[in-house]
Amino acid sequence: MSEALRVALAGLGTVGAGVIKLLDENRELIERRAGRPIEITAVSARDRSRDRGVDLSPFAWEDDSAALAARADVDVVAELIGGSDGPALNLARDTLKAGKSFVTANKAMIAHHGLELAEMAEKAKVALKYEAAVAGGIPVIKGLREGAAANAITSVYGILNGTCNYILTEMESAGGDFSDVLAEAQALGYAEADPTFDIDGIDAAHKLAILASLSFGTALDFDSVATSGIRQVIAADIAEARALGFKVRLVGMAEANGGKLFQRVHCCLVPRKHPLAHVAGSLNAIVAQGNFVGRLFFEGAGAGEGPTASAVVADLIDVARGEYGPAFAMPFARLTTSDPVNVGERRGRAYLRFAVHDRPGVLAEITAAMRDANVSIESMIQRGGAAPSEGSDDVVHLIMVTHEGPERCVADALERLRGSQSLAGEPMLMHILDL
Ligand SMILES: NC(=O)C1=CN([C@@H]2O[C@H](COP(=O)(O)OP(=O)(O)OC[C@H]3O[C@@H](n4cnc5c(N)ncnc54)[C@H](O)[C@@H]3O)[C@@H](O)[C@H]2O)C=CC1
Ligand SMILES: N[C@@H](CC=O)C(=O)O
Ligand code: NA
Repeated sequence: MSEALRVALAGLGTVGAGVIKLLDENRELIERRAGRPIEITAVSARDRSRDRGVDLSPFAWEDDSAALAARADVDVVAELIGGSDGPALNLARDTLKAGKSFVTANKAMIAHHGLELAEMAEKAKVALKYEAAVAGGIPVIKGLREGAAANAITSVYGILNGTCNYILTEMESAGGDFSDVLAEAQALGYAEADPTFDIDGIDAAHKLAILASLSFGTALDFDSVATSGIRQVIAADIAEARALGFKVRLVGMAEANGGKLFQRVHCCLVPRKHPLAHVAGSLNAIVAQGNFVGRLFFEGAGAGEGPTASAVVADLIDVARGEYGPAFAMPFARLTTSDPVNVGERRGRAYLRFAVHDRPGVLAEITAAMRDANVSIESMIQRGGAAPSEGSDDVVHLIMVTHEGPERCVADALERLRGSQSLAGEPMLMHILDL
């Protein structure tokens, strides 16, 4: 029998415990597929005594995860701690410096430090793998880096955060309260240690920056992702979207055009017939447009113990087979840089919700701002009885859908209304997905 691939696991939470269970349950199958056994030899986590539903007794224990990289009985480290810096990053650097392969589920770290780590891995001729970091169990990293490698990819977009999608679809179907549904997503193991990363769109932005780099062969550029989340979505938006023939989804979208890069994570209205509208619960889905293959659609579980462990172990199987290709779309030195696109010139339709005081002249003021900013309104509805949180009981909602036009015009209209006494709250803007 060939020698086993000896794995150290750093982090034994949702994902780490899942990896132990999967390697145990599918042991024989994995050995046949990898061509040799994959064995965990050492583990590290914050609390040794916690019951995780797995037996840790066969493994050496390290209180300090930093010790894993140097162990003689470790060939590859799987980092399942999380956090863009700190112990996870130190462990990545130490592992690659030690000439060992590194597998991670950590999108925050890859989005911020992926290039440095990819260069280190290339120099050391070892693997840097992160399939679990984007869209959990969906093999989208492999799909884009390998399966679609022959194509020029012009756009990549999708639902990249399971927690947000779970919250939005629960609000849609059961009408649950935001914080209760978030607590459910946390209990199911979907949310990040700090769930603001999920609900403010940052986690999706980490994943989008990685997908954009892989798709376009550009250097990672997390800082230029325009990011917002789902905090401002209220039940009324979901109901209005439904009435208009849409679903509300948090969509990450990247496009490359003429050396310019567009990256945005934003709540969108997705037409009911679009495949993304049917992606429910913690599922994720990614659409990529290639110049020869056409439209690719990847869908599956984006979060949770089993699906994420599936992706981590797939990476370990690759390492066991000696598949050490470049971490991104191409060797590190070949990645290009590109400037962010001028978003204002993008064209599209928008959904706007204004909470306004139901008084004479209010409608005129809002439509005048639209006119002055050159925004053409396709449809408009006034609904009484806005949420009590929006102030006095004279507050109503004005819902508008604009005709297609440059995004800068809608931004200009909202700027003109900033501070208006007619408004009872911040306006809500969602772009309408037209891809
Ligand atoms: N939960 C999910 O559905 C998914 C998680 N991920 C990523 O996987 C990683 C792990 O996520 P979860 O398992 O959900 O987190 P978790 O919070 O359940 O587990 C984190 C583990 O790391 C350990 N840890 C913390 N600091 C440590 C240190 N200094 N040294 C050693 N261990 C330490 C904790 O004790 C815990 O066992 C994160 O990067 C996350 O973004 C990726 C895809 C899906
Ligand atoms: N918190 C993330 C976990 C997977 O990446 C999510 O909700 O998608
Ligand atoms: Na994945």
